[in-house]
Amino acid sequence: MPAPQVTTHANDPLERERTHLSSSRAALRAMREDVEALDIKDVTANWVNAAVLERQIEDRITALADLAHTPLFFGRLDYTHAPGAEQAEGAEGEQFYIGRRHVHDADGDPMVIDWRAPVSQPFYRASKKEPMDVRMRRRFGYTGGELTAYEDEDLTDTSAADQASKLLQAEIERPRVGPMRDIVATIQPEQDEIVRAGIGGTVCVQGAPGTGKTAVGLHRVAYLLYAHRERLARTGTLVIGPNRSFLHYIEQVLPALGELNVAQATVDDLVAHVEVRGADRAEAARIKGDARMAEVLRRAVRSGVRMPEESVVVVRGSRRWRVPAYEIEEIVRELLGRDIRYGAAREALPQRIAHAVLVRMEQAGEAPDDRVQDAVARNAAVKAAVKAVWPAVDPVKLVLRLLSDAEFLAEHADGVLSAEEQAEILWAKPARGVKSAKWSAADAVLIDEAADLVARTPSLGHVVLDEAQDLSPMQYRAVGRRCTTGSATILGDIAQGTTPWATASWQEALTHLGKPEAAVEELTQGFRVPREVIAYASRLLPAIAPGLAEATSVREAAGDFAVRAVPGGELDAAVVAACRESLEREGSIGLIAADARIGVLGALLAEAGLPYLAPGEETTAEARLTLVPASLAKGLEYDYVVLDEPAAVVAGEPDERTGLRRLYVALTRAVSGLTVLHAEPLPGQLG
Ligand SMILES: Nc1ncnc2c1ncn2[C@@H]1O[C@H](COP(=O)(O)OP(=O)(O)OP(=O)(O)O)[C@@H](O)[C@H]1O
Repeated sequence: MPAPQVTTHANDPLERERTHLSSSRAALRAMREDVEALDIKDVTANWVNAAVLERQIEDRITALADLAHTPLFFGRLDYTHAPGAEQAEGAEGEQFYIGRRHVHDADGDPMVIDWRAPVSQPFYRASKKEPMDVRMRRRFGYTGGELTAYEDEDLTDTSAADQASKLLQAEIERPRVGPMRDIVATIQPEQDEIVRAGIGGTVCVQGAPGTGKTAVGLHRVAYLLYAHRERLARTGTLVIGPNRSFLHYIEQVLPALGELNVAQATVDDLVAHVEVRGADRAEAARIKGDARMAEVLRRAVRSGVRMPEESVVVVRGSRRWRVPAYEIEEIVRELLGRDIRYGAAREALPQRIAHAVLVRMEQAGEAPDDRVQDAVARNAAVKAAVKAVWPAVDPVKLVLRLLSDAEFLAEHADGVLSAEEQAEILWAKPARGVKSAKWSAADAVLIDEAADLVARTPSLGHVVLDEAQDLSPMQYRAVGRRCTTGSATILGDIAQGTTPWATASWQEALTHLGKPEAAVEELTQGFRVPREVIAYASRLLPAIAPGLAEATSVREAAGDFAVRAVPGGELDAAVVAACRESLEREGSIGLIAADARIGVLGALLAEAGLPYLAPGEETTAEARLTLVPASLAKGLEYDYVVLDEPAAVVAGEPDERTGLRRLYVALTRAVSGLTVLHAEPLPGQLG
């Protein structure tokens, strides 16, 4: 007979769930110990294989770690019938615990199901209207790793409407500290549709600030890696973000979901053919980023091709074989007409000339084989002919010449760029060499395009592009050629476009990307910004993105919101005081200011004895204040934001629309509260 107390526990549902949690943890530990005990010495004698295997085992051990503060499961589904079973009478219902990873017991029976598995899907999608054969959905609440609460939804009870979940609400409203977290426990139905969209298609998501675009993109990668692990292990996945700070901010999410092998890069990283040390004027950068540059480059790359003037004479032993110029010309014209890379054609040319020689040998009664053809192709006379008619192209040198040599540029930009546009992109002082040239970020993209014209850029299996609205057409092309044979997830918000070349429509962007058929989805439910704050920021929408819908806010907490005018001489002191005030609250604080104000504000904070971080540096319980230049605020969020002088943020950009968009980004970073401080008048659109 069990002791009475134990009986009580066994009847207490919360206690039963806790028991399941501790046995799942024990099972996970056993799974990890099994992997740790693997001895690969007997499996493979080859050290390369051994190293690969060892790495896989290490990854697996890391993936099986039991993280104290991430609950092993966060939900439970009670099916009406066993999934897959005929929905016939008598088919028994089953219970599944939904968590971050799969955990099974010693017999191989599942204790926790991976959130990405098909059986888990109803956890995110089932509703009373469409229960997906689920009788009950249970959500679990945790406090510091302890299971402390649960909440049930009876999906069969159609008498009452779907109810908002308190645990879900609490999770959404939890204060933010440290880097971005995963949202597996609370993915919303419209987000889940994007997360689980098939790998074959490219998806583009337009979403107002805080609607979860970044979160959705990262969970989609995790989902795709689960559903197509082998394919993507072969072809690779890549997440592209706007800058380093942003990448630092998001870099923990995928490892927390057990995915360790996803590369992250900025667009600049992708095209790092040269060291970028220069900057373009806005207009020059806009022209260099224009898709017409692709045509200029295409012409320039092929411009060295010359029709042969002399025949090629190959001497083999006592015999001489002559291929006349007109025949080589035919080959060259045919290669020019074909849709192959410049470099591939250059490799094909000697073989084609050699083939012409072989035909003559055969006509003369010889019986040459493939080896003879290879030898002829490597013959000095053939090599010299190839060099003369189809010279090698170095993409870096080619772009250097285009930007330095007015005549060369004019020749290839004729009819494509106007004379003024050509003058705009030419370097005032021609560079002396590849090393000394002051390459700009846009130049590196041109080099990447040229490099791809010469040799095909390898394509990945899936690419996620975040803050996509800011890319130039040429940058879209650079990203697009990295997923020609794969698919992409494109995330962005037209209203947050802050480059002079920011895209005006997703259709246009997708065309440059090479995926014009992609579906465009819109997310409008905001998870970050409090209602009053998003309403205030949205006053800018008619000026910065007419036609875009204002985001709603799912946050119930009203949030703190204040706009304070202060006399000119008192702004600095007011900003420091507002930071101090915010630091009395829980969570992270961001002081956002025009880039030009950062130096002054940094000194002020130091003087006031307030330690602060740079964006992307991890906030901790001790260091919670980040000083954020407006240009780096995109994609980031803080519990409390103090926004310094909006007029200066607007004035920091080359034109008003870009300035207002930058301000819109700055105004939409707050999770719990925003204090706007200004000495100058606020932009009229906010009035
Ligand atoms: N379903 C969800 N449950 C809980 N939190 C969520 C959910 N979706 C998004 N969030 C949270 O809302 C915040 C904003 O999400 P995210 O940064 O992905 O938005 P975004 O659309 O990329 O914003 P921005 O346009 O500003 O870059 C994050 O803290 C994210 O974790």
